[in-house]
Amino acid sequence: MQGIILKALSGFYYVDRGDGVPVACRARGKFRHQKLNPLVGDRVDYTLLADGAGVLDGILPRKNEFQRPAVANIDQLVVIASGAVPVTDPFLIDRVVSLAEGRDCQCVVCINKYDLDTAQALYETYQKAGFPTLRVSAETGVGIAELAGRIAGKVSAFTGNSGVGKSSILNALEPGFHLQTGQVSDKLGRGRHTTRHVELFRLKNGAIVADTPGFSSFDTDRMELRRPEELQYTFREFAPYLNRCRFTGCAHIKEKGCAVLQAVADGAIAPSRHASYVRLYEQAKEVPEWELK
Ligand SMILES: Nc1nc2c(ncn2[C@@H]2O[C@H](COP(=O)(O)OP(=O)(O)OP(=O)(O)O)[C@@H](O)[C@H]2O)c(=O)[nH]1
Ligand SMILES: [Zn+2]
Repeated sequence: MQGIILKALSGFYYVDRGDGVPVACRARGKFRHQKLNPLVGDRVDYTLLADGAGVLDGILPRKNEFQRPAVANIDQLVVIASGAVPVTDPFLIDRVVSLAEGRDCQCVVCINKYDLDTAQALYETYQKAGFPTLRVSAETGVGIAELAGRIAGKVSAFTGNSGVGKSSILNALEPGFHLQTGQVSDKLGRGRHTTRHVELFRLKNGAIVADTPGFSSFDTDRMELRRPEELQYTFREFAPYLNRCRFTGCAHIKEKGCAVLQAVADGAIAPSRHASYVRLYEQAKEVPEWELK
């Protein structure tokens, strides 16, 4: 039989059968021997035993996989951001979006807490860069129907810095969902880490969504990095300029005659997006070749 792993916890994999009652499966020994690590989102073959327990037999080929959050086969990454406390650093958005680009995974930028702050600058940056960009409020319900339309029939992972309202949005999408949410704690404006593991949920409109633990800049520092020379292709709005630089192999950092830098000067590329590119480039340069994806 086949199903999707919804949750992995304490050595059990909870496999969805489409009926709302997941089967708790253990992995066969060969998984350990072959160093196969089943991920939430994996499509798996499993056998149902007489006592109702299940055993994972194999993992079907993955369309994509991510380390943080640890999920596979994601159609869409929904990056939740906020212009209100805790305010999202655009670098965090660019960091996860850059990982997803070119991996058969759409990115949607969803700015929450619209009731508190319209986040106009953030909205324009991602709109202009070419991402589907939404503004919502889990509190008032504004924009939630539009988001529901965006995720219908797809597997989406909700990600974003801690306290932006990922769990609140899921609760707003599906009243009665009752995911635990946390008060944004202390003056630092960090959210409390209420979501501790990755789990996929099947919503009534057929959407499958993953709530994932909120991350901090500490976590993003430990995320995988793309190769420096590949990074330019993971910033989608750079594309029209990449072949127009004076020098072949231009890194678009501070080279003379760089078409990307010219586009930043002309206002066609947002300075914050280019700054994120430079920061990632410098980071990737520091990492040994074998650690890069
Ligand atoms: N005013 C307002 N408050 C919101 C909104 N969305 C969430 N909040 C509040 O923000 C706080 C954090 O919300 P959560 O849903 O727990 O945030 P999270 O992103 O899931 O947090 P982690 O699990 O730590 O990653 C809670 O106090 C929510 O009530 C919103 O649209 N407007
Ligand atoms: Zn250049």
